[in-house]
Formats: sequence, C-alpha cells, structure tokens
Amino acid sequence: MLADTINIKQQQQQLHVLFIDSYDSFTYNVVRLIEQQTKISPEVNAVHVTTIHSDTFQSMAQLQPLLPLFDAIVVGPGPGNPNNGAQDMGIISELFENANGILDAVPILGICLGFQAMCLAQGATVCELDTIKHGQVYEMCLKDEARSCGLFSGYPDTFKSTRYHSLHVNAEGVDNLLPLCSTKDENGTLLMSAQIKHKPWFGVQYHPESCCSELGGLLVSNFLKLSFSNNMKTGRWESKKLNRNFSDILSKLDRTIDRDPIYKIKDEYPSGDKTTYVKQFEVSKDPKLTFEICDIIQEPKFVMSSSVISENRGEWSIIALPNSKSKVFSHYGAIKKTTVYNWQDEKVSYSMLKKCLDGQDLDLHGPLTVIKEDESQFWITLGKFMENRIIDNHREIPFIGGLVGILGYEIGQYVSCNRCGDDEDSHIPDAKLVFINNSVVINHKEGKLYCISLDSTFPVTLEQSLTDNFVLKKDIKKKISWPEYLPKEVDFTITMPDKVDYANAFAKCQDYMHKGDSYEMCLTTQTKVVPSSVIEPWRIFQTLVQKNPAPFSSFFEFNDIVPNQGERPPVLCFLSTSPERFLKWDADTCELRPIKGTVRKGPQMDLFEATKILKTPKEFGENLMILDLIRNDLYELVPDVRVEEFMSVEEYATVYQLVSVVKAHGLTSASKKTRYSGMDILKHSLPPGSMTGAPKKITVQLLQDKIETKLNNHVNGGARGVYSGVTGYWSVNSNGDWSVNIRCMYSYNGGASWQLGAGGAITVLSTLDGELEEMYTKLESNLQIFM
Ligand SMILES: C=C(O[C@@H]1C=C(C(=O)O)C=C[C@H]1O)C(=O)O
Ligand SMILES: NC(=O)CC[C@H](N)C(=O)O
Repeated sequence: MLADTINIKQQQQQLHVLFIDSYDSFTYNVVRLIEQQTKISPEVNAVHVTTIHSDTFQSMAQLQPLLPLFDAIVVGPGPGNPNNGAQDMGIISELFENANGILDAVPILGICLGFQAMCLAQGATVCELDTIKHGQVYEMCLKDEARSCGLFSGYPDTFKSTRYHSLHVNAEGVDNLLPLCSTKDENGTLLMSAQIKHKPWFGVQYHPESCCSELGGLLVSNFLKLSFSNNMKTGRWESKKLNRNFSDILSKLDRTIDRDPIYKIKDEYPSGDKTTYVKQFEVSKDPKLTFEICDIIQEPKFVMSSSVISENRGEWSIIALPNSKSKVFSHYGAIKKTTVYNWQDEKVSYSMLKKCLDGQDLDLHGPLTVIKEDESQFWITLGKFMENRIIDNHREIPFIGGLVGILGYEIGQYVSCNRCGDDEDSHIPDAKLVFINNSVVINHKEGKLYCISLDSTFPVTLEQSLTDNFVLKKDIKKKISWPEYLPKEVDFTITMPDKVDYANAFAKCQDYMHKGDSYEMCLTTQTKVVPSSVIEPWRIFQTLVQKNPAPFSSFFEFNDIVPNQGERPPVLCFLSTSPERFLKWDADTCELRPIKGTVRKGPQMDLFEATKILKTPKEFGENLMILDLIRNDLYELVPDVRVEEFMSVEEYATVYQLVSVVKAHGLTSASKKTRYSGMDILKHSLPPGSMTGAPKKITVQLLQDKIETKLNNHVNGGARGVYSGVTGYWSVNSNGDWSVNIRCMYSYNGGASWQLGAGGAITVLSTLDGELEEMYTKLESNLQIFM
C-alpha cells in the first residue's frame, strides 16, 4: 500500500510525454533530449517519454482513451510525405485533423515531418524543395512574434540548426499559422517554425536534436514549460489519470524497440584465474610480426590483424586457434535456424547437416543441435552460451578467448532473407561464430605477445616455437616473404556491375530522396570473380594484405565440417582489409566510428586538398546524417551518448576518409533492469548505419526490394551476404570489437568463386559520375589483385 502511494506520488511529479515515431532514425535523439530536461518547474522532477509508432494504433478512436495520461505529445520526424496521409504517416494525419477538437487543449510539438503534417492540416501546402537539404546546418532567424510565444524564450536572434528535409511548408495566406522562425537558402526564405494560433501546438522544420544544432535542449525545455503551464491552467495536470497500473500501462504501450537484453548481466563475475592461462612475452613492435607468426602456425587459424597502426586503431592483432572443443554457431536466416556443433567433429557430417537444414528432425542430444528461431533467437542462444563463461580477467587485453566470427548483412534489422530462398542459397549461413579457447594476441604498440588459453590447453609446441622465433628478437625481416602477386597460371573471370544498371539504381535513389522517403542511401554493388583453378584462401590473403594494408585485416576460413568422401561442404571464406571499425566495447562503454566521405588519393590529392573536399556540404552532410543515426542507435538503449570526435580526416592506402567517433557510457553501471552488454548494442544496431543510410528501416527496405536485387542479381540473388555485415569478437572478459565488412572478399564455396562488394552513400548532392568513381575506387582496392 505504502509502495503504491510512493509510486503514485512519483508519477505526480513527472511530466509524461507521448512520442509518435514514424520509423525514423533520429527518434531516440529527440526522446533522450526530452528526458534530459529536468528543470521544468519545481513541481516536476522528471520527464518520462512513452514512444509509439505512427501505426501502433489504427485510428484515433483507439488512442483517444489514453490521451489523459499524457501532458504533451511530440510528433517526430520521419520519411514520407504528409500529402500521402495515413499511408506514410499512420495515425498522424488523423491526429492533426483534431475531430471534435479533442486535442485543442493538448500541447503538441511537431518536428520536421510532424511540423509539416501539423501545418498541412491547417491549410498550408507541403511541396518539394527545389534544392533539398539533408544534414546541412543553417542559420535560423527568429521573427518578432517568436518573442511573445515562449517557445524560443532565452534564444538569440539567430542560431544554427541542422536540416533534414526534402519537403517544405508554404503557409502563405494561412491565418491560423503564426510564423516564428525562418531561414534563407537557394530556395528563398523558408518557414522553420510556427505556432497554431489559439492552441498549444508548435512545430519546427529543423532538427533540434541533431548534434550540430544549437540550443535544441532549450527549445524542448521551453515546450515542456509551456505544456506544464498550459495544463495547470486547463486543469489537465490535476486531472491526469494516475493509478497503480500507470507505469505498467505505459511500458506495455512503449514497444517500439526490443529492450530485452540477450542475457542478464550480473554484479560480479568469477576471476577465471584458476583455468585461464596467460603468458606474456616481449616482441618486435612491427605489425608484420603477426604475419610472420601465422607462417609458423600449421593449425587452423582465424586472423584479425592489423597491418596499419594508428591512434585507437590497429594496435592489436589476434590469431584465434579453433580446436575440437570449439563450438560453432551458424545462423541460417532463410530457414530461420541456428546450428551448434563442435569444430571438425567427425560425428557431424555434411549430409547430416544438410538433412537438418532441410527440416528433418534430429536427436537433440546428439553432436549436432538445430535450434529453430521460434524456440530461441540466435542472439539469445549466444547469450545463454556466454552467460556462464564470462570472467573478470585481464580486462586490459582486448581478447582472451570467446566468440569470433562474422555477422552478415542479412542478420541485421529490417533486412529480409526471404529472397535467398532456393535450396543452395538457404544453406548459406548469414552468421557464423566460433568459440575460441586458445589464441595468440599481440600488442604492436607495446611490443607484447600473449599466449592465452581459457582452459589451459595452449599448444606447448606452438608456445615453444613462438619463443624460439620471435621473443626478444627486436628486428624482424624488413619485408614479409609473402608473394606480392597471385599465381600467374591462374586466370580470373570477372563479372562487374553493369554501368547502365548502376545508373538506373542511382536515379531511383535520387527519386526516393527527392520525394522525402530517404535522406541518404548506401547503394552497393557486387562483383564476382571465378578463378580458373582454386587458389588457397590463405594464399590470396597473403597478397591482399600487402596490396591494401588496413587496420582491420581479417582472415576466416570456416572448415568446420570434415568432408566425407565425395562430399563438398560449402566452406565460407572471408578476407578483409577494412578501414572501418563498427563497434568496440568494454564492460561499461562502447565506441562507434562511422566512416562517411571518401576521396581517392592521387598526385594532386594530398591531405590538405582532401580535407578541403571532405569538409564540403556533400561530405559533411553524408557524415552528419550517419553520425546522428548512430547516436540514435546507441540512445535507444543507453542514456549517456557523446560525440567524442567530429569529422576527422584519416588517411588510408588508397583513399582519405572522414571519420567521427561516438561513445556510449555506463552500460553496466546502470540499474539492473537497464543493463546491457556490448553484444546487445551490436544486435540492436546492425546493419551498420554507414552501410544503410538514413532513415535505416525504409532505406534498407527500398534498397533491398526496389534497387539492389536487380542491380546485383548476377551474384547470389542480389543479397549482400557477408558484405555490409561485421567481423570481430566477443571476448569472455566483456570486451568486443567489430569492423565493418567492406573492402573485403568472400566465398561460400571454399574459393571456387569470390564476391566483392563495393558501394557508397548517395545523397541528393551526389553525381552519377562521382559515385561511380567512388565505387570503382573502393572495388579496385581489392579487385586489383585479380587484374
Ligand atoms: C559501402 C562502402 O563503404 C562505406 C561507404 C563510405 C562512403 O560512402 O563514403 C565509406 C565507408 C563505408 O562506410 C564500401 O566500401 O563498399
Ligand atoms: N526529417 C523529416 O522529418 C523529413 C520530413 C519529410 N519526409 C521531408 O523529407 O521533408
């Protein structure tokens, strides 16, 4: 009873906001900005936001009974055109029709799409801009009228804010609208904010939540203050229907994202000291050391190495050694199944695996486990497996053992696997992870090598030969003895993307962006390479890493099934020279490093020139959009997100690129209910925003359904597969690091044919020639070894 009273008392001091999301990628930037505003009034000590989708309710009749629970409504930004009504905006159009004046007294803030919809309902027109602005920062100028209405209280006359819109509001002759703010550009003077007269309804065309917008928090706080004083006046505040079930009702309503962690994080973990073997040696700081070491390891190995060392990146190399105790987790999206078996277990044959994938039931206690998606999701399966293996050991070493492998594009959110439907395709895994007990881990910056084993089974002979060959030898060979070229006697048949098809795909992207459906689309292509005879993947990797040194050079050859006579299991191979980190985490923080903006190196293109180009509106907008999208991905689960580096220019072997760094803090220090591991964040933010564009959901769907399947149908039904996914590890000491699968090649048949993906983000400022060149530059960085 007492607890109930306290609960209701707390609720009474909270301001409750209903946020209506149109499947945008900036939603949680706004939601968190609202929640951060605590100084509303002495009576209010917190702001609570409940988020629903614009199609959560079919009609206002369903939403209406819930309205008294909320002090204000925020209608967020999003893709689509308000003129298309419910088709693009769900309930929002009906909301602003305001039948019988039910919302007359309810404070509303519309942002971008929300603003446009609000104005349209008042009789304004919403039309396409001649010159579209996506991720561009402009100066907003307040009108005198703004001074009296309170929304811009405390603002200077001008301030800078980010714009993401293809459409704009023309409010000429609409008496109901009180213009508050405008901006000027090639389109002329444009309305950037307005109030609906005689109602507590406000709107902004720009994005107050963008990391490049000034005073966004003040705008939201002003709106909340206005809402509070409005509700005090009208009696809405007093009459708010609070009850014991209030929190329950709100949390049931708020189902826009899956907040369940894949496993429950404990307060403490065992040290693992008794079983973990970690031996440290002094070695050369030359990153080529990793490759020299690989040469003496005869056992199967996965390599996540660095061939370029720079600040915060590429300092470590990992050689993971799977053995018969390693569990292999494969996910098959098309048939919604996960398989689990031990690495090279002779009791697991390819024919047995095939039968299982084709739907035949198996003995669940046998060597091969098949888990259907509706029994346990892939991620939950991983969480359950890792839960009891987490230890608090050597946190300063990024990897001491754990899961390593690849998560493909199709395992990401919003991507459908249906089209890889035929038999062969459905046996292609979209994710493959292997649990590693033994590894060699090298810190190139400090010249340290670690032999590590989680179960004290590190191969004695390997440790001996590592000490014999590398320990205390400060100099290693200046030049690695690996072949610079592929064997001359092998020819390659190369099928590239068709230029006309690419031009059509580019035009379609432009059309969607002009219509307001997307702000940025990462259009990608696939190239197929068939060698006249199979070259060992390791041999290709040797040449590749020399031609294209990168901080995330990875080698994976999944020989996890021992072939019986006459069998040819489809061996997934992956060779990568990625420059891009997606996500890195430790127990309490995680870091994302989106790369957006690319310039090819050349005699006339040095760092100075590249920096000039990379800071132009096109590249700036491209990066900012993804930066804001990534903040959103993190904010969905974690409240403390910061941009720690803003658009630095980084140099790579063949290109200069624009890089930003975003971090989330306090993953596990949060209360038990809201604790997450890096793996939750990873699950949540795939596919990487830099490979999709924004807004993520609609852009992924448009690319998949309307554009790329046709463009890339010469390869694997147009699926992106491994490309556009991530590669890395989840270490048992709660560290993780994953790079984006770009500048990579992959084979589903042990090297009989290879695929190379390449693409780039397209914005309204892109040109066909510019994008084609960028795509070819990226493609050539790896394709060159076959030419
Ligand atoms: C799509 C690719 O790269 C992505 C697109 C980039 C861009 O548009 O500038 C840069 C790096 C990657 O995030 C690729 O390399 O294939
Ligand atoms: N960011 C937005 O809300 C954009 C609204 C609308 N789709 C436009 O492009 O103008």
